[in-house]
Amino acid sequence: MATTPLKAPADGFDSPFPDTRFDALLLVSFGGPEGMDDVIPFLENVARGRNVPRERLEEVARHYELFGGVSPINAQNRALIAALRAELDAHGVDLPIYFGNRNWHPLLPDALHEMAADGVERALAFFTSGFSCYSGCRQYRENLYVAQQQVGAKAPEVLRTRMFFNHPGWVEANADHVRAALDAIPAERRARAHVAFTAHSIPLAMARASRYEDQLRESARLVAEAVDSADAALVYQSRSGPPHVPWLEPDILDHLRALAARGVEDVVVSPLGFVSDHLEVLFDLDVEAKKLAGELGLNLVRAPTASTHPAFVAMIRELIQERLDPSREKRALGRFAPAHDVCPVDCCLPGTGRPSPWAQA
Ligand SMILES: CC1=C(CCC(=O)O)c2cc3nc(cc4[nH]c(cc5[nH]c(cc1n2)c(C)c5CCC(=O)O)c(CCC(=O)O)c4C)C(CCC(=O)O)=C3C
Ligand SMILES: [Fe+2]
Repeated sequence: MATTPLKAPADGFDSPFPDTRFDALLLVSFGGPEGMDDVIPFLENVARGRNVPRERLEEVARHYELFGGVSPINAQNRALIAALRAELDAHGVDLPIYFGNRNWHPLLPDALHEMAADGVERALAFFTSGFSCYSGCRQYRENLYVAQQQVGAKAPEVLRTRMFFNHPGWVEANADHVRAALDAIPAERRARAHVAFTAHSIPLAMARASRYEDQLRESARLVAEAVDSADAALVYQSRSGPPHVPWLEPDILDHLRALAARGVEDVVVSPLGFVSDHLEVLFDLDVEAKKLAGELGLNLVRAPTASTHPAFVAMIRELIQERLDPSREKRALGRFAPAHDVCPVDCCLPGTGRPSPWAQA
């Protein structure tokens, strides 16, 4: 039996509403545990239906346990929502903001229930992910669709804001943070410092089904240009999955070894593929990469993510305003146009041939 969408999924076809009608904003994120007891159930949610070996999950559980089982991601998203509330109020955008995650409370079905109870019929979603790939785009749209099905006929329709990798506000926020990190390097060595931008590695098959690498490279190029860096690279972190499956490379740790081998003394690491300094940033960069850098005699300065930088918060407000008023300019820097508002049907497929839950019989 084919399942019929109760409401248009996050690609907005067949909507009964005018394009510019939105009753609410929904911040959609990954979610993270908020105590020791949450860690394993959270990781089981992350790994459900995905190709993550049990040993990898147990290893990652230990990373969370190092931080008392608390990922900072939920608190960071709440801080972003507070900053965005003030930004929207200051610009007369009176949409209420809701919050829902893929993997941990508050979960998307609960957020959609609450929205339905409040009479929200159509919402605009901001994903805490600026780059297109299955994990950062389509999987969130699938999560929304499944949540809509759980809520039933009163579930709001949800559309999404565009990917923001080339938005000037994103570039400015990250460039500011990289510049401050460069300033922490002794002046006589600063011009020779290397800037390494990191993003979450994904399986090559997933990467090939999206613009992930193109967008990351362009974003990194724009930030490097903004800070006048003569020596920058895009590398990856947080690889998982079985060893025989190819993922995007090089890994940050191998990259640090190569930098040390060619005599680099100072490296700024900017986790450009992420929006906040969540646990994968804290563990993979501040614990693991810092430790290796120490062993290699490299001075590593980690730049913060965009987080609640005013230019980033203003960017989110602009992404909302451009949908409320299509006559507004859609700002974008560099060689790519602003990304699409409505994902094409084949956007960000998982790359595994695995059927989407939308298509399940
Ligand atoms: C592209 C991408 C982003 C950026 C875009 C976005 O934000 O969506 C991202 C973000 C995040 N990833 C996170 C955590 C984890 N990711 C995992 C696993 C995976 N991530 C993947 C990709 C991505 N992940 C992939 C292809 C896998 C393999 C399994 C699968 O195919 O799905 C696992 C399982 C264990 C492991 O394999 O490491 C964990 C625990 C956290 C939360 C951190 C916190 O708690 O503070 C965040 C923000
Ligand atoms: Fe997409």
